[in-house]
Amino acid sequence: MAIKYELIKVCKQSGARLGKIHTPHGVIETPIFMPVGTQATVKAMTPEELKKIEAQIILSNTYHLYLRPGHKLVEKAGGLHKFMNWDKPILTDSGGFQVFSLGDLRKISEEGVEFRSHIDGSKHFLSPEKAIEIENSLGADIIMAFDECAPYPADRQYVKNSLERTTRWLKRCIDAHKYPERQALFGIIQGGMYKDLRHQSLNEILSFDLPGYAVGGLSVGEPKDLMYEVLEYTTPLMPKDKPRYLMGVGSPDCLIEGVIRGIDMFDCVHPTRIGRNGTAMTSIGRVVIKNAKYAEDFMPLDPNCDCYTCKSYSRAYIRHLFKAGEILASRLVTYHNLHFLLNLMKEIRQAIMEDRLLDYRREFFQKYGYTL
Ligand SMILES: O=c1[nH]cnc2cc3nc(NCc4cccs4)[nH]c3cc12
Repeated sequence: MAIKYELIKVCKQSGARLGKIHTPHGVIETPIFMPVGTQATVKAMTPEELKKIEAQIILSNTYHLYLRPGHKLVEKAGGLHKFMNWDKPILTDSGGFQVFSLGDLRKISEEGVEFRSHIDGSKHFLSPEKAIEIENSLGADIIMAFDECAPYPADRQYVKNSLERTTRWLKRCIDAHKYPERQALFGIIQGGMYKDLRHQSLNEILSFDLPGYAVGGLSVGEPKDLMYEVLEYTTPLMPKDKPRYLMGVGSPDCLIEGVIRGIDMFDCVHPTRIGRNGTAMTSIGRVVIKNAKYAEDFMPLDPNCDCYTCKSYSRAYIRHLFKAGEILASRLVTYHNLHFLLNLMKEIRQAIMEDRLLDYRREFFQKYGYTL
C-alpha cells in the first residue's frame, strides 16, 4: 500500500480523530494542515524553515507545474521531492480545480477540459489520463483524482451531472495510474450542497477501494454553516480507517469545526497569501501590520507566540519592512502565519488526546474573537 492510515483515537466529545498516515516519505500526524507550495515552493519559505515550524506535508499544484517548468522536466530532475529539496510527504492536486478557476476555460467535455494557459494563453487539454500522467511524473506521495468541482450556487441537475462525470473520471484515473503501490490516489466526493447528491457521490466514489478520500465542492463561497452542515451528513459515512481530506479549507475556525466533524487533512493558501500582504493571524485575532497604529508599536506580532518572527522583531519593524517593500516583510509574516496554523493543529491534536476538544474550541474562539 502506498500509504497506511493508523487510527489512534476517536474523540469522546465529537467526531474528531487522532491518526497517523504512514507514507514513503515519512509519517504524518493527523489532524494536519498542509502549507500550499503551488509552484514547487511554499512562497517565501525554505524547506529548512518549513521543517523548523514542523510542517509535515506540503501541497503542490499540478496545473502550474505542468505549464511551468513542465512535468517532464521535473521527472528528469528526479521528481518533485528532489527538484524542490523537500524529503517529507507531498500531495498534488489534479489541476482540475485550477483549470476551472484560473485557466481561460475553453470547454468541458466527457473527454476532459480544453483551456488556455493563464501564463501565455497557449492552448492545452487536461483529462483524467493527462492529469494522472503529470502526477505520476511529479511523484507526490498522495495524488488527487481529476474531478469537477461544481460552482456555488449550482442547480441540482448541474450538480448531479457533474458528480456522475466525476465518478466516470475517477475510474479513468484509476486505470491510468502507473504507480498505485507508491503514490496513493485519493477519490473526491462531490454533490454540492444537496444531501441526496452527496450520498449518491459518496456511494459511487467509495465503491472504488482507494487509500483515502477527499470532500470536494466546499469552500467555494458557501456560508460556513452550510459547509459544516454538508460535513455533518457526509464524513460519518466515510470509512473510519482512511484519511479524510477537506480541500481548500484553512481559516482557524473552519479548521477546528472541520476536525470536530471528522476531517483529518486540510490545505489552504490563506496563511501564506494574506501573510505576503501583511496580515498576521495572531492568538488575539488578525493584525494588519501596515496600519499606522503599529508605526511605534515595539511589541511582537503576537505576544503569545514563540516563533522566530515573534521572538526577534517588533510590529514597528515589520510594518517598516512592508512600507519599504522589503522582501523580508513577506518572509517574516508568512513564517509566523504558518507557525500559527501548524501550532493550532498541534494544540488540536493534544486536545483530542485529552478528550477536551470542545473546551479547546470555546477557549480559542473567546481569545480569537469568534462567536460560537
Ligand atoms: O472540489 C474540489 N476538487 C478539487 N480541488 C478543490 C480545491 C478547492 N479549494 C477550495 N477552496 C479554496 C479556494 C482557493 C481558491 C479559490 S477557492 N475548494 C476546493 C474544492 C476542490
